[in-house]
Amino acid sequence: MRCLLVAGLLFGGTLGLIGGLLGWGRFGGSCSAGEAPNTPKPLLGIAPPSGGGRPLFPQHPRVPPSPPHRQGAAAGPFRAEMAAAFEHLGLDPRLLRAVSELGWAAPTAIQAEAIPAALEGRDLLARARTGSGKTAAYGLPLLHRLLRAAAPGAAAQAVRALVLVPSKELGQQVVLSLRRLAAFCARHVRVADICAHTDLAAQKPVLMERPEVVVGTPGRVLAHLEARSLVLRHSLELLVLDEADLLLSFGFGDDLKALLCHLPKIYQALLVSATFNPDVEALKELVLHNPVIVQPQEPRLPGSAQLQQWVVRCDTEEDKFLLLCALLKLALLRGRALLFVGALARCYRLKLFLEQFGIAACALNSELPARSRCHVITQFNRGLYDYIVATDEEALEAPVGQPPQKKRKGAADSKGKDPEYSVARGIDFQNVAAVINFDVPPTVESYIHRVGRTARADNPGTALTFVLPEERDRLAQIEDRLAGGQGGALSPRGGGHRVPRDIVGVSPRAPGARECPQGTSPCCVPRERRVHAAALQVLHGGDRGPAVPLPGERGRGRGGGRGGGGGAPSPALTPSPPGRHALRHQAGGEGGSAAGDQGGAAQLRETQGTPGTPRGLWGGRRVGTGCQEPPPDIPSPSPDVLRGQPPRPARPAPRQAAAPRHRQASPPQRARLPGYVPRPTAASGWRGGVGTQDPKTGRGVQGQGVPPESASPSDAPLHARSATQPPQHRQAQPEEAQAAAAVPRRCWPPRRPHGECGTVVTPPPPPRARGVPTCPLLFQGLTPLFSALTDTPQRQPTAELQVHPPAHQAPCHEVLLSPPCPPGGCARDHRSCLAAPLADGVSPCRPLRAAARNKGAGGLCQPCGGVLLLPGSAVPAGCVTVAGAQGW
Ligand SMILES: Nc1ncnc2c1ncn2[C@@H]1O[C@H](COP(=O)(O)OP(=O)(O)OP(=O)(O)O)[C@@H](O)[C@H]1O
Repeated sequence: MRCLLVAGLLFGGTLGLIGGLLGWGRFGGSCSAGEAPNTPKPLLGIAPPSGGGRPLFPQHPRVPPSPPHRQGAAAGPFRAEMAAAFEHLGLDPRLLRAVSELGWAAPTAIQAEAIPAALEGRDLLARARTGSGKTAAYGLPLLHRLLRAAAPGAAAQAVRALVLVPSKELGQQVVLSLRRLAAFCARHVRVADICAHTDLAAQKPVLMERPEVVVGTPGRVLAHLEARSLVLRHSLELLVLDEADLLLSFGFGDDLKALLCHLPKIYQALLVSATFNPDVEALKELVLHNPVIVQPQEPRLPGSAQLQQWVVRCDTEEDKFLLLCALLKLALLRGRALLFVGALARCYRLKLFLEQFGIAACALNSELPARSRCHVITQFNRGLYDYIVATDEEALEAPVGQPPQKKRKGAADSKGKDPEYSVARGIDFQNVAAVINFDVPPTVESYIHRVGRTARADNPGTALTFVLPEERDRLAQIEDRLAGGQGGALSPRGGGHRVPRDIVGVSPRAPGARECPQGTSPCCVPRERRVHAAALQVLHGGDRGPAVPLPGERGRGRGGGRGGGGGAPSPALTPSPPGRHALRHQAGGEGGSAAGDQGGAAQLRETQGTPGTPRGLWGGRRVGTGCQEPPPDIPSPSPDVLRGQPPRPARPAPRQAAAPRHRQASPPQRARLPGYVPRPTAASGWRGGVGTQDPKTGRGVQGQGVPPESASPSDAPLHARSATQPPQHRQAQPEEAQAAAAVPRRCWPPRRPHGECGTVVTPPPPPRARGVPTCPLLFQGLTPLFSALTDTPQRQPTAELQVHPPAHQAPCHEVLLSPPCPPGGCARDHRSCLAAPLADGVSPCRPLRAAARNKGAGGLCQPCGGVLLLPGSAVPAGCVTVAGAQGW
């Protein structure tokens, strides 16, 4: 027996020696320049099966040999049963403690299957849907392995695990995740991030400390290996390839090949991805040896209980913009959202559009420097922004049905784009309530990865896809592939996955759209044209000033006013100012502007009907009541209610025909007067920051940001002046007066008789502006969507939405209301804010204070963000009007 043992040892040793001399695979093959490592070579002279050509990616034979190939289907239920809790996975107690600190009750499906397999030391190919916890699926066994070996007597400090990621953002996130998991063993396992932006020399000290784990992109890791600031040949135990399919499509193939030359012969490799494609197959051949394939039987996207998917058909490009604006302004989409667009230019366009309506968003795209991108992600995750407008990474931009184009490293640099950019892939944006595909994604993978930014782990989420007629084919292909093109496991039947088929539309030809009888509905015409003009202003730019910030916002930026430049296009409206300009803009360089006033004047000019102005925006699409009178039971927050007092009997309203104190030129007329100096608007009084115009130089002066409480009477905005002065009537032009006499005006609150409704004469439209052929019902088809989003029972929305241009005066029948209350009530909703007592003067609700001071002119509700306007007060730019908002 002993002889046999000795003989065996001798034979093995000889084989090893021979293997070493001949350079056979695991027996000591070395990687000379130009030769790929670990080229599969025959043991004892057996010829390689191929025809002699080296594979593009050489295989990597390693020991110990893996047990039989195991598909998730077979292993899944067993594993899941065994690992009902993390405690059953056999992880280090320090890791379990970290997991429990993170609040993770149980492993996800991929974790339950992958962790035990990885702990056994096997190579692993893991695929699971987005947001399913893949980072911990490889991170926990990685840390466990390092901790086990870090016991007393273990090898000297060295880099023992390498995690390769395709992008810098993802690298930063992986480092963060690993550090969180290693929170209770940070002294034993240090994680270094070498993805980032600094030059090699700056990272050398980090690597000289020999952290146990290094996270980097293949290009950066290779650079360090070649510079000998990182040595892995003798110490590496574990190699992880995260978002594996992207590693090759990002052009890292050559880097990976070269990098493998610097690795030892034996190490464990884990390859992780949410989607599999030929690139993953190539990588599998390259780095995995007889791997266990873990692929939990679950749909590619969370089920409909967790993820609501909606497709909204839009007829025009403008519909997309305006629908989005309404969704966000009315908080129909609650929480934070990622907005994906198809092109870089659209990224800025949408961001600037939203800013015009007071919705702060930041842009994220491959043109931004890596540092800025990481910063944006960090800021978003800290809650500083609610909306990110992002583009896909380039590799995903190939149309459906065509293989994604590979990025060539360096090639994109010349265009200022970073080839290592990925937002839709792998980034764990925190608490994303919704993903909006503003443009239909190019591929099904892109759809999955975009939508995968929400409904992560066990959180709920919503995905909205806006689709134009010309995008429907592409969407249909995506739906087909989601529905089952990828095998039964992904089909709706297989995993309860519902493809996005809840299709609603904003089409004016939606069922229920009604003809607006010509000339019989004075309410429609001015409104439609106003909103139409507002949309045109923002979407197409032109003779307008930059955005006026919303109530509650301080003056944004240090840029000073841009007054006097009313005729110049605002940079904020420039359709596509990417790069540094946009960065500056994002950084807050907007000045207050007097031009906004002039923009408002121009606005009003346009609203009064420019012949030939194209129609087709959402103006005039009305909800519920269409062109009818508003319902009689609209709640009417009277000034008394605002003050928290019981309502008083209604006073007789000022008579229509009462002479105005001074004749006042209409805004368009004023704008044409020589030496006209626009006054700060009501909006400026509310939140400051709106510029005025220097009468001498004609140049803009930065807004002072005076809150309404502190504004002096002379500087008081329109709504404030109404507190101390009788209302100023704008004298109607002759033709307007004629039209006004002919048409009964509608009032708000509606219970008041017509013609007695407050202080502002709403000019009826000039005759030529009438005659809008159709008055479709806005959002008619969106009832189910709204109901689902607001978690209210389905009902016909009874609100009419408008997004207002700057410096627009509220007609008497309009009122701005707050966003809807979350389900189950909200302590800080607008209505309860209105009802809060004013006694101590510290009411959280500004409208109460403002209303009290201004005798009911209205104001902003700070806690809930709602805005209330009473008849005659000025509408801040970008506010959404909800007239007849029953129950909202
Ligand atoms: N067992 C768990 N229980 C609860 N939450 C978890 C669990 N594991 C991970 N998470 C959380 O789920 C989120 C998504 O995790 P992770 O980023 O690892 O997903 P992913 O599968 O890598 O997604 P992607 O494919 O987009 O990269 C993270 O916020 C993470 O904290």
